[in-house]
Amino acid sequence: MSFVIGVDLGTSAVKLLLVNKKGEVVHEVSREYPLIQEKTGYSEQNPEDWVTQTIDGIKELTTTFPGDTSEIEGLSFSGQMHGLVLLDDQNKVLRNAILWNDTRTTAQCKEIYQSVGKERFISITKNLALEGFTLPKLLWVKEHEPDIYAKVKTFVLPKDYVRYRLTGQIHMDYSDAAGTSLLDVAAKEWSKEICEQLEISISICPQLIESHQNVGKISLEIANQTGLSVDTEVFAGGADNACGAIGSGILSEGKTFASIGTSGVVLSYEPTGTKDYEGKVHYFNHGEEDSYYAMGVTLAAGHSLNWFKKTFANELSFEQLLDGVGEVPVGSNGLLFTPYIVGERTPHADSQIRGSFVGMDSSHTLKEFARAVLEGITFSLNESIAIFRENGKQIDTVYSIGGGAKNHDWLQMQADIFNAKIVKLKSEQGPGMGAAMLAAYGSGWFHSLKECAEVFLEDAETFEPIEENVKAYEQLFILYKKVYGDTKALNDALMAFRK
Ligand SMILES: Nc1ncnc2c1ncn2[C@@H]1O[C@H](COP(=O)(O)OP(=O)(O)O)[C@@H](O)[C@H]1O
Ligand SMILES: O=C(CO)[C@@H](O)[C@H](O)COP(=O)(O)O
Repeated sequence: MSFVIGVDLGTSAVKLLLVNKKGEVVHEVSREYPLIQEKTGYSEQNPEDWVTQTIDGIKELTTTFPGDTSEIEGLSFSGQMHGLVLLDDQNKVLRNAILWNDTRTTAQCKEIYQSVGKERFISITKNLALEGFTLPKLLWVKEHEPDIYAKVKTFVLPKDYVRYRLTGQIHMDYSDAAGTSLLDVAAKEWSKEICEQLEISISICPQLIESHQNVGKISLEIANQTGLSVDTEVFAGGADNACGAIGSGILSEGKTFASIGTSGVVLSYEPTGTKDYEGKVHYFNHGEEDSYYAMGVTLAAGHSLNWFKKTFANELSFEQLLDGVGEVPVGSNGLLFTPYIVGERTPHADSQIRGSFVGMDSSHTLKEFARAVLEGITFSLNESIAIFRENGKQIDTVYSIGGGAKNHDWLQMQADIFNAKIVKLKSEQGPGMGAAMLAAYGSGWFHSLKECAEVFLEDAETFEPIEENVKAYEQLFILYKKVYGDTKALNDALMAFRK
């Protein structure tokens, strides 16, 4: 039997899936690493932690593997997007990586619009200049840490760095490059114009490749450390959302997923790079060659639920906390939550807005609050679905992935709020499965990713919208959307009191 490994380099942990030729996950391991948050709005990680934990995870996979490890033919990656990793001329890391959820770069986003022009910038990158993206982080280092910036030879993204350490080769795939704000997304090349306007040397941008492309074999040193065969082939991999799309079969027009991980994403396939959403949603290169996807992002989806649990019910498991939320009526007995606890992206690109509970009543218990949190996160995702529908997309089925897909009441809520059929796949590990599929396709097991999806992916359960709930949620969604505007000025004034 042949196997591949999908490495999903997430924000809180690296998850590794060992997958056989039938698409069955035969072993799964996870290794955590910390976030470094020195100030409000800062979010960094030490790239060495990613490498150590990935190697350790692979070691566990090979140690428990019953066959000959030469049967593990290849591996590929899914990576948290946008994180800036700076390398010197010896390919040594120059500082901690600045992550996607770091929001220190509001001034740099303004500088980008001033230098390039907002419309021109959107027409090249197909996206807004957002604090989370890579280019503003690069400009921040240039301005605040000029000594470090002077030593930069190359910049890469998180999974590119781990791939480099496994193979000695430096590359970046199009799907992840799209999230840097330096790629001409439709032309699939680094933008000379943006580099010139912002005085960034284009030479620091790495060589671009396709996600399924073979970059070579693992090094002898890594083979010795991990127990993998020296013949293990490595394939480039993609951005976590592109891999999530592959791993949930979003490979043709009309297919859409909703992912509830730390962040929340609604993503829909785009066959071309030419549709114009005017920057209202992100528009990136897919991990499938020459295709694209559009997506809206809720910055704190699972993160809101984590925060709520940790702060108010730390002793409970997720299952205990959510047990019984299905019995609380739609609308949580008049309690509304907005999940803006670290700012928001879609539809409000606003790093300063913060969350609210509206309508708190002395009768409300932990269950009403828990349901309100789930509903608020889902309303936020529904704002992205509404943008897609306004732009002519037909969304009647949504594939639900990520940790949030573990809870049945939440899946029913998604069906009722999105007014669409929700499909839960057998594996909710979308990005890790997508990475494994890139390795399987790259290894020549299939003629296309679509063919691979037909073999690897299987629907497990479906949830149909309940008409009565759909109607109630339509009313509640109108109220939810008002909260942003009604609390914006209050939140701006409260900024002065944040540490
Ligand atoms: N049993 C559960 N029911 C509902 N949500 C859950 C459950 N377990 C975890 N979650 C949510 O899923 C999120 C983790 O999802 P995951 O896809 O693993 O995220 P990431 O890849 O960003 O770490 C957590 O933030 C948590 O809020
Ligand atoms: O910033 C984005 C997408 O633009 C995030 O999706 C990150 O790529 C990581 O998210 P998690 O998978 O850790 O939630």
